[in-house]
Amino acid sequence: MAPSALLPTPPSPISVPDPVPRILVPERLSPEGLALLRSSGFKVDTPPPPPSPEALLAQIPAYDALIVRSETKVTAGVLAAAGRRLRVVARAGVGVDNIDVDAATARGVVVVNSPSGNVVAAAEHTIALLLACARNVCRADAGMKAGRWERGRLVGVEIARKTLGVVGLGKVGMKVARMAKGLGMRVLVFDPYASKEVAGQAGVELRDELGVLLPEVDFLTVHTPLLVSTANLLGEKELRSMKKTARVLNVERGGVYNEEALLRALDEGWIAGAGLDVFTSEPPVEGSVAAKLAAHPKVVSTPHLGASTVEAQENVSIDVCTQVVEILKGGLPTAAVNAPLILPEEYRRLQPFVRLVERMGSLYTQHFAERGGMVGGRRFELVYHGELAGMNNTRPLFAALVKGLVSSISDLGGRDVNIVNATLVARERGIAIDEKHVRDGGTVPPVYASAVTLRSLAPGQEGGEQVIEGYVSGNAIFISKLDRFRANFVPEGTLLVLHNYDEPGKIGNVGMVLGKHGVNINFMQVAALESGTDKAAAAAAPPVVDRLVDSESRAAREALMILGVAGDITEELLGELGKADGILHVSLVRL
Ligand SMILES: NC(=O)C1=CN([C@@H]2O[C@H](COP(=O)(O)OP(=O)(O)OC[C@H]3O[C@@H](n4cnc5c(N)ncnc54)[C@H](O)[C@@H]3O)[C@@H](O)[C@H]2O)C=CC1
Ligand SMILES: O=C(O)C(=O)COP(=O)(O)O
Repeated sequence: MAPSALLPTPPSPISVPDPVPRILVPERLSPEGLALLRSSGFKVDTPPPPPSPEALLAQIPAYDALIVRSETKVTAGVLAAAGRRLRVVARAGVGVDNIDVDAATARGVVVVNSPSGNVVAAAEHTIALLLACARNVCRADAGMKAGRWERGRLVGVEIARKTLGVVGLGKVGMKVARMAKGLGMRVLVFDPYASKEVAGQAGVELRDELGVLLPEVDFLTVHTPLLVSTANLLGEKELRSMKKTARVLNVERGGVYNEEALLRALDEGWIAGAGLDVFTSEPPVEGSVAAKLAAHPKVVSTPHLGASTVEAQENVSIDVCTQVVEILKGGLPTAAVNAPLILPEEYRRLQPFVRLVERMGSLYTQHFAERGGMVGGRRFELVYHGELAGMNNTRPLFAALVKGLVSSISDLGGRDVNIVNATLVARERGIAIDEKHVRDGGTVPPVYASAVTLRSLAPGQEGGEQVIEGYVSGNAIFISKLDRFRANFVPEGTLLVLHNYDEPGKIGNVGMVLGKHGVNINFMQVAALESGTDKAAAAAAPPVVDRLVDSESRAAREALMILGVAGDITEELLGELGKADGILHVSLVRL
């Protein structure tokens, strides 16, 4: 099993993996990023834009990474067609509304973007449209080119001392607000999530309701993401409430202004003009409302140029390509849209524990599952002891446990489990995991600097607690307790775990059966009942045995025999071992 549960992992061994990761870039991307990808040894394919949905569906299974801008629609269908190979979808820009992020999350595909690479470009373009609208720049230019000198018809308005309404005081909205202040405008803001302090420092006035802001403004600009909650944010009612002299701007996404309402607002004079960079269909479909808006005499329109500057394209290209390289090499993204942020230092420190916890989960499923410990619908406690307890971001360990618990038994529909989809996978299977941080070492012997306990509390099962403990020493991982038995073995390879009475002759018998079946023993360990586990506790232990405990004295001398084996472990062999005298249970564990 692949050790890393932290990030999307390479394809399963059943597919024949291409040794060199391949990256598909179906849109124009600045060469700086492409050079970075190639110099890292990756194959990069750049089919000529515009991207075609059919071609994308056909091509995507052959790629480890997909880098897009706003023209490629990364739908659930594309992600399903990708199969297990695709590990990252990168958006060379901010808005991820063209990517089905939920579908990517369910498949464990990490989505990254460039949150600030084009902020200046988008803000400057907004100001460009603001001034172009105010001073009829585009109509004047078109007139000049047609040989007309139309000074009288093209008298504009000033923006200084006018009021600008900003909807969405995020990165772009804030930049626009500051630029507008610099141009002498008063700025009113509507953003239910904005902080009053930040707004105050920027010298802008927050309004609690959009409806209160709209009648006050001479210009309006929107800078929210396109979400279900922001689609059609400005419809007929809102546009009618504005001044007839007001002009509206959209360098965000088509659909935030209801396009039908906006067209009527311009045709019927509810407002004076618009500057539009984005449309619900791009390029606008012939005859559509979007096309009518783009061609409208009161509209200054541009073909989604907000991020199209040399500088912004260089920024976003380097930003996302750096992350793609990092992810394909097993590192961390700096701007994942659908995965928790983990600092490289935390990531490095957690690595051995990720391996340990994944193996503990897998050991749990294979050792306990057939003994009434079905994984689905179970509640687990993952307890971190010692130094590990001090780490705040244990998300990778949670993901590692989910992966370990389900990977050996579940059909994950061609998905892998990683930090992107672990919560979802756990929820789908009814697995509940409580993470606990015990700084004083708790019940684990304090000889380990850091240790982990996995405990399962079977619902409604008296004394039905199943326990695995493990620790890390250097970079090596060990299991220190399995069930009620103290152990010390490396959870690796093929293991036979035999629950038996600790009596003379057991080892010899087991050795003989294995020898008869041509199975080699790589290592062997006898794990005794943990000291303090008395007869009463042994008797109260879960009904794990498949035959009756024949005497109290025998019960007090139970042990686990853990064998690392090599060879073909057949059902026949397991059956023979199970029938051997004094053997209570046998489990086969492949880690
Ligand atoms: N035309 C272009 O080429 C470009 C367009 N964009 C668009 O601009 C959008 C914003 O980008 P950033 O400022 O970087 O995002 P951001 O995430 O920094 O800011 C978004 C802001 O919107 C606010 N918000 C969310 N829902 C709201 C609501 N219902 N009403 C009012 N405010 C709300 C949030 O609180 C946040 O402050 C992107 O999502 C993208 O669609 C960005 C760059 C270039
Ligand atoms: O970054 C964004 O959200 C943008 O809208 C930029 O789009 P683009 O990369 O120029 O197609």
